Amino acid sequence: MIYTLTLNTAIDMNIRCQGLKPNSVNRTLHTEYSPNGKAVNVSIVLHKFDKPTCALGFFGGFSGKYITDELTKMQIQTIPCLIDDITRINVFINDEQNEYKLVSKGPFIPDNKKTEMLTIIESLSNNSYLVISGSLPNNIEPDYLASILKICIPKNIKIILDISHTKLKDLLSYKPLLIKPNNDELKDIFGFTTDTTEQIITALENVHQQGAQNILLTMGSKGLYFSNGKNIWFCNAITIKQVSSACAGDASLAAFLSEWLPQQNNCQLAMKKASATGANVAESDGLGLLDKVSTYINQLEVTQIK
Ligand SMILES: O=P(O)(O)OC[C@H]1O[C@](O)(CO)[C@@H](O)[C@@H]1O
Repeated sequence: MIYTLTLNTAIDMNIRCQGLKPNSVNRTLHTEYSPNGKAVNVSIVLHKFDKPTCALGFFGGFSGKYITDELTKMQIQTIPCLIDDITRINVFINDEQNEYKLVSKGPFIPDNKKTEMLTIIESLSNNSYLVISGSLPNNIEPDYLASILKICIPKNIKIILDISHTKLKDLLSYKPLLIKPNNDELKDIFGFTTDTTEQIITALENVHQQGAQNILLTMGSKGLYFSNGKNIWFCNAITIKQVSSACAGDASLAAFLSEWLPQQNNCQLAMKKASATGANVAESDGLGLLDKVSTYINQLEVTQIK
C-alpha cells in the first residue's frame, strides 16, 4: 500500500482568460476546479495507474468536504483528519501569455488535530510506503515532519519526500527511500546549480551523502534524472504546448512510483512514464486525462550518465 500525506490540502481553481488587466473587470473564458494538494495528486495518479493507495490529510469546511467527496467518487481510499478551519483554494490563471499561481498559506491546524494525525500514522500498515508532499499549513512547525518519520521507521514504512521546505535537508538523516526535488529546490535547499551535467552529478552525489537513498530530480521541459546512489540516468522531455505546470511534478512522482515500487527496479521505464505523465499533465488544467502517456513513453529515451 502506498499511503500519501498532504498536510496542506487544496482545491485548485484553474482560470483561463484573454489577457489580465489591472483595475478592470476581467471576464474569464474557462474555470476548472480540482481536488488537490501535492500528495492528493499522487494518490489520484497512482489510482489511475491501478496502484493501491490511501490519501491522508487535514480537511476542513466546504472546500475540505469537496476534496474528500471527489476522492470518494473516484473510489480512492481516504483517511481524513477533519479540522474546523477551511481548506485553502489555490488559484492558477492562464491569460494566454503567462501563468499566475496564487498559492495560499493554508488553514490553522490545532494541536489536538496534529496529535490525531500522528495517531492515524501509527495505525498505518507496517512495511508500506508513505509519500509526504507539499507545504505546511498554519500552526504546523517543520519539526512535525520529523515526528512523523520517527513513527514510520520502527514500522518499516518507507518514506518518499516531495517538500520544498529547507527542513528537507535535516530529514535526510532519516534516510528517506526517495526524494523528489526539482532544480529550483536543489538550489534553494542545498545550494546547487544544475546548469551542466557535471553540476547535476555533483549535486546528486552530495545529496546522497546527506542520507537520501534515491533521488528523482525533475526539471520540467529539461527532462528528469534518477540516481540510486551508484548510477545516474537522464530521461528527456516531450515538447508540448504548456497550459499549466501545476500538478506535473506530483503526477511525475506518482507515475515513477507506479513502476519502480515495490522491487525498486526497472527505473528506466519508471523514468519514461514519469516524464510522459508530467508532460501530459502540463498540457492541461489540473491533472487532465492522462490519455497520451503510452504514446509519449514510446517517444522518450533514457541514457545512463554515470
Ligand atoms: O503544498 P504546496 O507546496 O503549497 O503546493 C500546493 C499546490 O501544489 C500543486 O499540487 C501543484 O504541485 C497545486 O496544484 C497545489 O495547489
